[in-house]
Amino acid sequence: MIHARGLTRVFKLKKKETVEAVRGIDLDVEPGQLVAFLGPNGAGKSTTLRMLTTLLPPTSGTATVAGHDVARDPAGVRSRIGYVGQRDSAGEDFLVRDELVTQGRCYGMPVKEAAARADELLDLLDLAPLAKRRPGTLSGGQRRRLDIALGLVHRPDLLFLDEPSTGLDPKSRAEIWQHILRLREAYGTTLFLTTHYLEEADTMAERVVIIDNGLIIADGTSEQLKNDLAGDHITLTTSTEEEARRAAEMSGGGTAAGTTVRLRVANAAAALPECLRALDSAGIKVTTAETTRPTLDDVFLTLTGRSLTDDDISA
Ligand SMILES: Nc1ncnc2c1ncn2[C@@H]1O[C@H](COP(=O)(O)OP(=O)(O)OP(=O)(O)O)[C@@H](O)[C@H]1O
Repeated sequence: MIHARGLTRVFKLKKKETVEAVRGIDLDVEPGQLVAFLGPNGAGKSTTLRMLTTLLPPTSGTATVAGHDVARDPAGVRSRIGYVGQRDSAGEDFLVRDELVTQGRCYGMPVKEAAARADELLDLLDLAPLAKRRPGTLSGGQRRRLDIALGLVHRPDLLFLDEPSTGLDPKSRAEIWQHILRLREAYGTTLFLTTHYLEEADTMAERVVIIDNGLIIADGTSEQLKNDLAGDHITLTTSTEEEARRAAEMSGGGTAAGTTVRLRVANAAAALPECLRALDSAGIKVTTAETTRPTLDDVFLTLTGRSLTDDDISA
């Protein structure tokens, strides 16, 4: 569904200055996949999305999206993809249903077909009771659902969503995700989205692609990335700071802060009993012990030494 090779984008600034926003991306996304695209501010996510959706020509490299080349056949790409950007897509002049009908007409549908498609989407996204409202009177979550409906009017095979749940309250976020998952189940739509919320990418996406500094630095299922790149953690507290320092030294690579020791291991649940026995034999008194699975932020930290949340990640 997406096949990109060596995709780059350089922006020219004043006085021969340039910004290499995307520095050579290879990416293959198969039909029906749900991919979350993550990275810190300025990593190159929007630039990549804009190139894949034909809003911006690449400086070099190639990309085929939904069977069409982005440079040679941008109209072909646009006819097969939907794009839900961060800003509201609907205007204020029409009622909700009319917005959808007008969108269908813009795609060349006859009036009857556009009206039928609008009603289908109102049902799919639970917007039917709001059909006669103006977009400006909708809540944030309802407005997001309308944006998604507008992106789906022409039955795209592939939908790009730029931060679909950002700015919504937890209940509306959960609802948006329900709709995204329903869409995939009902129509097999391929979904490529950026999200601000690492835990959403972790639990909802079957594949996570992380970009940093214009390059893809990790690509896999969330579990693969966490197992391969971050590992589990054991967190212990000891009676004294001296004991914590010794425990961290014994583990080789652990860190101590006050009386808390943090160790990275492949399988924390299996390693914990042996770890406690070894510390006990060394005369170190452990007062509490807990195991934790890594997060996607731990993956990024391992890869780059920085936290994705440090600079308010907006994937
Ligand atoms: N039109 C432009 N002109 C010059 N530089 C640009 C332009 N658009 C983006 N950039 C630069 O390219 C780099 C990548 O930007 P991009 O918007 O793709 O990042 P992002 O990962 O989407 O960031 P954010 O999460 O903050 O939206 C940044 O350094 C940005 O300043």
